[in-house]
Amino acid sequence: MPFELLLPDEMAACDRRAIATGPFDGYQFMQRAGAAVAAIVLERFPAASRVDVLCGPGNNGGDGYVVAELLRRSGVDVAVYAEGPPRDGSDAALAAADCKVWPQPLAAFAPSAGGLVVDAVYGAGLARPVGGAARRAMESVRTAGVPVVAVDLPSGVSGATGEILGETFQAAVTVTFVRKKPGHLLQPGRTACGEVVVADIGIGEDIVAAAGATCFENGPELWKSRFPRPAVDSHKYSRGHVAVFSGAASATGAARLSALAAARAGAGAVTLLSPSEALAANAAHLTSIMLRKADTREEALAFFADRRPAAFVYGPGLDASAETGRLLFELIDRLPRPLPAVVDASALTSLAAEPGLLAGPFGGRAADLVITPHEGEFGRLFPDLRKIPSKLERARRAADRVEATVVYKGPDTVIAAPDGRAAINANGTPWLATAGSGDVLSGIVAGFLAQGMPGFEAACAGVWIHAEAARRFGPGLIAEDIPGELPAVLRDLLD
Ligand SMILES: NC(=O)C1=CN([C@@H]2O[C@H](COP(=O)(O)OP(=O)(O)OC[C@H]3O[C@@H](n4cnc5c(N)ncnc54)[C@H](OP(=O)(O)O)[C@@H]3O)[C@@H](O)[C@H]2O)[C@@H](O)CC1
Ligand SMILES: [K+]
Repeated sequence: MPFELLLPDEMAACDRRAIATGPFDGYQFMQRAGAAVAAIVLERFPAASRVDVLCGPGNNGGDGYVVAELLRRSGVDVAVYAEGPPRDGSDAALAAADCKVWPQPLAAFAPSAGGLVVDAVYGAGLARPVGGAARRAMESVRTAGVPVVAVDLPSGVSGATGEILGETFQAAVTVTFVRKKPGHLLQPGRTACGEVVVADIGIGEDIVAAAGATCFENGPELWKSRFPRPAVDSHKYSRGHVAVFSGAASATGAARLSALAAARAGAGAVTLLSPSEALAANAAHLTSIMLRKADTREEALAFFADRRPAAFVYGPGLDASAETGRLLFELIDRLPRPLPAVVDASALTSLAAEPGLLAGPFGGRAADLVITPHEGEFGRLFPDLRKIPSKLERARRAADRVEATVVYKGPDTVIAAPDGRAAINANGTPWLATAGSGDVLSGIVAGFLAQGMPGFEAACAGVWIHAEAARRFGPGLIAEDIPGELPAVLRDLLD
């Protein structure tokens, strides 16, 4: 599978399997890793007056000794500062023995203006918060503003969770090996990494596949094969009909944003179900979107029986009362057939008031349920999961609990499926932090669901495409702009 993100234990399993099957041994992989880092240093920082390589006691430090020796041979003015010697018999000890740059204690390190730091203190083996000389080195480098190239991960960043344990370096470039790790994409790790370069060190695709990774970087390769293309003989309803529930007269915009986005995402028809008091407001702003009065659960159910939409959106612009949650539950319970749905915004808060509604059976009754909480909504829905440090793990637990695809929004949106798959999104842009952009996302996902995409793929595609549209628009973006950017993004995907 493409775009796998390897957890540290999956990476270690790849490493062991690769060494066992040959032809390279552990020290040769280390030499290849160090060579990849040295090449980046020479390419990106040719004018650095000197390079200080900071080496920890494990194999991350081993990579550092390889880098130092290669830079020395290239004529670079290089120094090594070590936090203790490598363990006897380790690959790192071999690398230290082959390095002709005499190590000084890490405590003696001070950054030099015009220089570069190579951070090879801790990588995948980070085991506890960083302290002592390593922490002081991080603080002095930060203050001096000297650029840093990190080996595998900036020391202090957890590869599994993206958390910073104690302190870290702010890297300009992070060179990792074989595949990215979740910590390269989850915040705050992602920011600390700077640019991430993945180096091939000769661990084969078959070995990566055998690791059985279930977490991926979100991107078209993950869902393109399930992406809807209208058939030549499509008609508007066969392309998928989306229903969107509108809020009251004073809160109709959110549902209209969602409806327009569903249509732009390719749904053949979109109907707004509106309370009668909001019909005039909605009618004044709609052209291709259909409008239907639905004041009661019975009227909504009659619409579902009669017009048979393929998916619906429930949440944008609704109020957050417990009644909103109960209505959704009764609707899902009494639908003529299970339907894919996106539940968002206030509806999520309303469900938090009655957690029982969101327990397993709720998801089980929807064909493909996608919920899209941001941090605050997630915390209200799953208060007991808040203490889990990994956003990836929190999303996975939530998806398992509600038997739904969870889109856990933020600058590092995580999409988790109830079958254990997860994706981390990395093409977001700060311009997306604008009112109504979540309503647009719900509509896009529903548009894909209505065209037959499964929940996880529809959610991943929706998140990536939504961010891509916002990125292309750039400064000044408001939610209304996103649907209009979708055709260009879709055209590039379908070409
Ligand atoms: N996998 C691969 O394919 C390849 C991997 N390669 C490289 O190996 C790296 C992983 O090496 P690794 O397993 O030796 O772990 P590493 O990050 O050096 O740290 C372990 C040491 O640090 C110590 N320590 C930890 N935290 C600490 C703290 N806060 N404060 C103080 N000490 C702390 C810890 O001490 P201990 O917990 O044992 O007391 C132990 O001594 C990986 O990131 C990559 O760069 C490449 O060579 C190519 C192929
Ligand atoms: K490091």
